[in-house]
Amino acid sequence: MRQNIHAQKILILDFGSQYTQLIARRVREIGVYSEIHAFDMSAEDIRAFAPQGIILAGGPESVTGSDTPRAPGVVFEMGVPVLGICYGMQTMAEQLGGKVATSNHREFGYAEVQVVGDGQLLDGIVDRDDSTGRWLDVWMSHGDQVSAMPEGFKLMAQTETCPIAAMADDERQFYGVQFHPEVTHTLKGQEILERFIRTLSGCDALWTAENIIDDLVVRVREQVGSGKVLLGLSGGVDSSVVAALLHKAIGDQLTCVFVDNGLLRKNEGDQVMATFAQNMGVKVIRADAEDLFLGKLKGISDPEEKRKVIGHTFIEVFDAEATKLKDVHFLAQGTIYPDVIESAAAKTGKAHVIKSHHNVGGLPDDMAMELVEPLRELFKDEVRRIGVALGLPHDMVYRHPFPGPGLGVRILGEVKKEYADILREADAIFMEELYKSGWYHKVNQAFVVFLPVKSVGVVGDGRRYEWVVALRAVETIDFMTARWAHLPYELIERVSNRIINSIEGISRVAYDVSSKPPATIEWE
Ligand SMILES: Nc1ncnc2c1ncn2[C@@H]1O[C@H](COP(=O)(O)OP(=O)(O)OP(=O)(O)O)[C@@H](O)[C@H]1O
Ligand SMILES: O=c1[nH]c(=O)c2[nH+]cn([C@@H]3O[C@H](COP(=O)(O)O)[C@@H](O)[C@H]3O)c2[nH]1
Ligand SMILES: NC(=O)CC[C@H](N)C(=O)O
Ligand SMILES: [Mg+2]
Repeated sequence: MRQNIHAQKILILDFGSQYTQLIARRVREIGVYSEIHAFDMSAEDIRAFAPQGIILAGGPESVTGSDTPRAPGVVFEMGVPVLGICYGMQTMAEQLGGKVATSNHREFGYAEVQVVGDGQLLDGIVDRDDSTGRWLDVWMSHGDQVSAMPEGFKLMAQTETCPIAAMADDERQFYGVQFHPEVTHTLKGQEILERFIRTLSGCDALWTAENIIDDLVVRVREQVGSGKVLLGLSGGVDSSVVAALLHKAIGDQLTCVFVDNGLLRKNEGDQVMATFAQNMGVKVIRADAEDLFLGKLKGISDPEEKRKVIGHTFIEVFDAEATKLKDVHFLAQGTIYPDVIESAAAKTGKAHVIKSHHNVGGLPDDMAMELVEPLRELFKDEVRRIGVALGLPHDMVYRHPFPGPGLGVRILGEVKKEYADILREADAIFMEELYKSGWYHKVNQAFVVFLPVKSVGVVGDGRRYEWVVALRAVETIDFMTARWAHLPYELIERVSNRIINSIEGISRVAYDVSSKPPATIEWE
């Protein structure tokens, strides 16, 4: 029987903390569906969402200020358990009649809190239990703290500098922690969240890959009926998982278009066709558009200009393929939850445009297709798990991201076929050596960049005057910041030797040791 995996869910109210997404992921890891909403969500919407428990997250502001965010009153009137984390705890305290003060100890980082009493949230959860008491290793990040608890609350944990480090009203099931259970530095953090979600809020762990797939299949079928669906398939993680999912849900009502723009990695197109068309029986049209793309890119060397040209040409090719297929009413996309959250944040913020990311989202209105976005509620790790459960090859599901403009932004300046061909060979050698040495999965993204400058070398007894390439490998969690990967010298040496010895057009290999910021991951 199909489980209603959204029946039991946790609402997370966001006060602007950088950790709010992490809380949502932790809740999902525990097996329970959660959504993040802004702190000023209306009472009506909160009641309609019908959460089994509510988490008030952290935030950069101070509850002591008059014009700062508060939780909607309804949160404390619904009879469901509420957990306040940091700012969330502080606003809970203030709204229920307690006091918050700016302390002269700004605490940032590791702390040890002493657990006191027998509150439900922390009962039996402990890192160290000895003659000095029961202690938890936690991570703190705050300037304010609760100085007086509201009526009905009792103390759950304390430190020397933060006398009210956790508090609870077990009767009403209101809990507050000054530390951050969502970060891994809080060793028992996951256990504490699990206690809140599973035991205190009574949620079952229904959010599993198999249940998610069953649910998405039914929902896709409901949405599209007997209509035809078109999907842009890049071979990247998100669109591949959408392809596998839609194939399961609607079989040959799905047609995928794979655009070979001449800016792909070596054998990429053949791999996509082999995986999807041959092995999985998915209908995939391969649009050979190398000449078109390279033609349009001729003479253009400005990075932003190149991105725009590539984006527009994509739409052109895609549009042409869509028109050829008759009666397509739906366009599928691999939009995932962070995209949704980030674009909501982007609407309110004033972030600078550093690079305009390519997307098929800019398709012309007159295509009049309805969007199908089955992964909209999922984080990347969940997308990967359902990809594996759908039978996609592990290597495809766990591959590094590959940007839409592809090699177009990894060939600096003007893009030429000659350069792309050389780059593909060098990149293939780098990838092969990364896999062989076990480093592919230890870094989060790696590639080769083509530099259109010539350098002198000596190969055998001859002089070589050829191009330069740079190897790039980074470690990152969110791709917003990144550290250059400290690959072993022997590995870099092997890659460099193989590239220079086997590719005639390259005379020199460099290794990129720039972190982000101030550099970006891609070179353009
Ligand atoms: N070569 C291509 N052919 C067809 N569609 C493409 C191609 N490249 C990108 N797209 C479309 O653009 C969307 C956005 O690309 P993007 O690279 O962000 O995601 P992805 O390739 O699915 O996943 P990943 O983030 O792992 O690379 C893809 O989901 C896909 O629908
Ligand atoms: O789909 C994409 N279309 C793009 O236009 C694009 N530009 C950068 N990237 C990827 O985004 C991450 C961060 O890259 P940067 O540090 O270079 O901005 C890295 O993972 C980049 O590969 C893109 N992905
Ligand atoms: N991390 C937080 O939620 C911080 C809360 C509040 N801004 C403080 O400094 O105490
Ligand atoms: Mg991609």
